[in-house]
Amino acid sequence: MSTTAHEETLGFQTEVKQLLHLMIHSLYSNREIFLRELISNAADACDKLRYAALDNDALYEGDSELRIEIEHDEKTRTVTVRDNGIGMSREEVIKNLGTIARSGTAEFLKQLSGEQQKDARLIGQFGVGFYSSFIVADEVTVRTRKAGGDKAEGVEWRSRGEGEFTVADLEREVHGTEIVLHLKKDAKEFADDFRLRSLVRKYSDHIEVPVRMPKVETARDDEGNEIEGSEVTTWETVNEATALWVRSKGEISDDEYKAFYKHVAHDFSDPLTWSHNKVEGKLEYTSLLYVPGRAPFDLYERDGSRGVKLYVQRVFIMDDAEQFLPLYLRFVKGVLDTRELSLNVSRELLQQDPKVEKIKSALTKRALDMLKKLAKDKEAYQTFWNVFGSVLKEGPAEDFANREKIAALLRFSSTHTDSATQDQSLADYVARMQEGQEKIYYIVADGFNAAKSSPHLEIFRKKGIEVLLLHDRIDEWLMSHLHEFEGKRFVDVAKGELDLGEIEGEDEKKAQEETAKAKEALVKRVKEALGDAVQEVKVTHRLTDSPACVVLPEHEMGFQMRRIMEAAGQKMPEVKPILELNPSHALVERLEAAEGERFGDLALVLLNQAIIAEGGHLDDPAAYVRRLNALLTA
Ligand SMILES: Nc1ncnc2c1ncn2[C@@H]1O[C@H](COP(=O)(O)OP(=O)(O)OP(=O)(O)O)[C@@H](O)[C@H]1O
Repeated sequence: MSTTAHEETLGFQTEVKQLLHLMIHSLYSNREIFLRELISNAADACDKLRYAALDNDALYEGDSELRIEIEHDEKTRTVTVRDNGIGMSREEVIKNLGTIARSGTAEFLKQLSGEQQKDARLIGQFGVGFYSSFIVADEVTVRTRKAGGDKAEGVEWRSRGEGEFTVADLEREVHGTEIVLHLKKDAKEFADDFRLRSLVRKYSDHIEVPVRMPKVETARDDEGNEIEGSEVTTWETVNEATALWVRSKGEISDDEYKAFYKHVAHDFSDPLTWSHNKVEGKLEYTSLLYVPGRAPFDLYERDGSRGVKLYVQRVFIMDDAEQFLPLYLRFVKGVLDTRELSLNVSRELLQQDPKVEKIKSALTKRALDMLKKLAKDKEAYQTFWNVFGSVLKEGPAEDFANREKIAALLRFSSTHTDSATQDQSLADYVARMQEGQEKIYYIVADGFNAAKSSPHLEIFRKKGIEVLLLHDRIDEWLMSHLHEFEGKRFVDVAKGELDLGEIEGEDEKKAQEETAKAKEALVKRVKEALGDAVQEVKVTHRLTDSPACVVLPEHEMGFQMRRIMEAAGQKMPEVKPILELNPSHALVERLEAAEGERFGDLALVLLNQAIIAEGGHLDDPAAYVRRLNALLTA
């Protein structure tokens, strides 16, 4: 008999209310996942008890056979999921089943629109967990008691999922958690033995904890003959109940790998690829790493969850062990099981253990190899790149040792396709390099169009030399850590002297020198007219269609990075551009012919235009407009 007391009714946190509302609508066509979520939680609770009991086996309270039980009753339309795992205290129940503790939740929920399909996708990214019970149930009762506690410390939680829940004290003999779902009328299909069994197999074959369901049979006498009209109930294990990563690769099907991914990653959709490795010898570990097909909602959150599920000799130790993968691979999900660490390892101890560093570099290599393999499938890799490319771009700065490997995995937009899709590899670029071309050229701009139409590209287009068009916020940062690829140096076409090396013939170079000489007087006049606004004025052969462009010295921080730093509140030392003039442009010829104030205005207009074309902001835009209008109406 159980008695309840100390009953209180509390409101769900606003975010939970929003989630419940949206989830019930958007996941209607995917209702069966509630069972996966509940089994997943129950298995985690068993894992946690096994871990806690390593130090104190009294926590088992004499029942160390961890298990999950699922029962149903068609008449009362209920499904019960029960575990003898760690259980929860009253405070834990209120926190875990009344709030969402993950940071970024409020912002995430704002993105939901009420549009069923879109929301279903987004919610899948978020992971709905326990709350998914309300997709199929109109009332949920949770009875739980923390392992090792007193039987008087049990708790009963009840809710109809409509904004509030009730918690009460409960006398509970056994530890662990029991969740009773009172199914909605239209979800009665889930109170069916056959349906439940097939769902259990689908979702939990790979979970090590046995999932049992009652089997009712006619009783037999001592000789094995059926006794008519009598029934016995036995518990039958329905899932395979072996940890997936322990099994050998050859006997695991793709579907099993995919199902396991959904359990570890709390994701609804299939992974793009995975890599399962058992390593013996000096460093012993088994790893099963996955690349998700879409980004989790907290990919860019500082404290977003990342890392692998850590097991030591099959005993679960912790979720999100982030010490085993670098930050730029934070999208990789999976499991690491190793004998190299002790069972009582903690997050703090992990930071000091030199073996952790070794495993981290081995897993990093595995993850990069997995991506290299994935890259063979262009379409799948593009999906990966579109979602995680900008995270991988953090790699060269973070992981010096693997720079070349990461560089080979990068994809860019380029003048070869002139499309914003980043789908060109550096190897592709190198293969297309012209005879005599020694460098890999790129341009960085705030957006794809600004990069594509930059005046700096004119000479490259004319000569048919490919230029990478970089337009992600992180790109200049990336390029400041990438110096060469396959021995070819990277060159920013908007910085320093333009040197096309062997691509330019001797005649061309000679002609350029002659022009420069012929325009010396013009250059001097322009520099005098512009004064401190520029550090230098030159004639250029970069341009074919534009009259002028601005360039920075080779080792100066680029304009894009400066703007990002300034936007982040960093004060940047002022840098004056170099103005380069196209000697064969009509406007420059007109400039040459101008005198006095008109000359000064025209020179300033050319400088201002060059700054605008490069994506920069003018100090005094109104003055520019006035000056331009005066020239247009003169
Ligand atoms: N059967 C259970 N036994 C013990 N604790 C549980 C159980 N089910 C849920 N919990 C607790 O409630 C918390 C919230 O569960 P919920 O399923 O909502 O989220 P989650 O499992 O943390 O993450 P996700 O939403 O990604 O599944 C869990 O982290 C766990 O602490």
